[in-house]
Amino acid sequence: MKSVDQDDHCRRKEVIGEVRRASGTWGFFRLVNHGIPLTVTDEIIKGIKRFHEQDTEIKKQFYSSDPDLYVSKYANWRDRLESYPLDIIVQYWKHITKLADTVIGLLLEALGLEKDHLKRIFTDFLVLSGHYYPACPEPELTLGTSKHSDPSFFTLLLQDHIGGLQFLHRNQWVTVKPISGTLIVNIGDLLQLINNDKFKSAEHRVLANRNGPRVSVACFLNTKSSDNTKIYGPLKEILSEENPPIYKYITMKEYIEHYIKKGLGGVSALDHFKLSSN
Ligand SMILES: O=C(O)CCC(=O)C(=O)O
Ligand SMILES: [Fe+2]
Repeated sequence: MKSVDQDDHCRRKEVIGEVRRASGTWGFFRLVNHGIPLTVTDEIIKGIKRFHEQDTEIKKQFYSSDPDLYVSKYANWRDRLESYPLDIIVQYWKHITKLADTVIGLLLEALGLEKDHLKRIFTDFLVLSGHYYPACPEPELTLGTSKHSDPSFFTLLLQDHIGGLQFLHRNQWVTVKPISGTLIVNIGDLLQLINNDKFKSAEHRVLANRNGPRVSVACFLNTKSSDNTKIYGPLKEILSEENPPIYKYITMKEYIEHYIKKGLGGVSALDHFKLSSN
């Protein structure tokens, strides 16, 4: 994707076309001219790397248990943290909240929905998660991150130069080449649910790697946790006789509980909420 913030109407149409095609076919697209300076993307990656390479004694105060660890069959070869005590996070955050807003607009336009929908659907709540994948001596025996789709509306993902991120496309794993400073936007389950499968969430995974460490930063656009009782389902305005609802209307609480119980790997958590599954 090229510049998305130009005022040029024709160019915007072109960009929306690209977003629509990529979101409907691949479930993800790359953002090139997103406005976040290279110094900021480089510094956040370096900052997260430094944080994880500190002494265990210092890191201990940030330990908590990962809900997936006791559910999934395999433990992921990575560490993750959601709140880093780093100044660079504050800077990155300012850029990413602005960018998330731009991406919401693009995705809604690509879906043919009015921008007014924005406030109603996206009670936006961004969560930043930083990942550190240590070099793995036997990468063929495990994964950095098991196959999954994100439970978010969408995710803004920044990765360093090591690589290993793969998306499932027509039953084949496709590697996303790391390109410095670019961001990947991947469609999450919640967006798939509300647009009734027009854009599908992207199944992805991260390979474990002998060359490491690898660092990535994911910003998930979720619903507000206080919105746990709000009902989400296929939007009425996109449904028709030819496009009947595929999913039940559910709360995020129900969805997240099922997502965690199911664990990473295996089938999509959304399948459980298909109307035909009953
Ligand atoms: O590390 C990555 O590149 C991807 C991580 C990821 O998919 C996730 O945390 O949901
Ligand atoms: Fe993910």
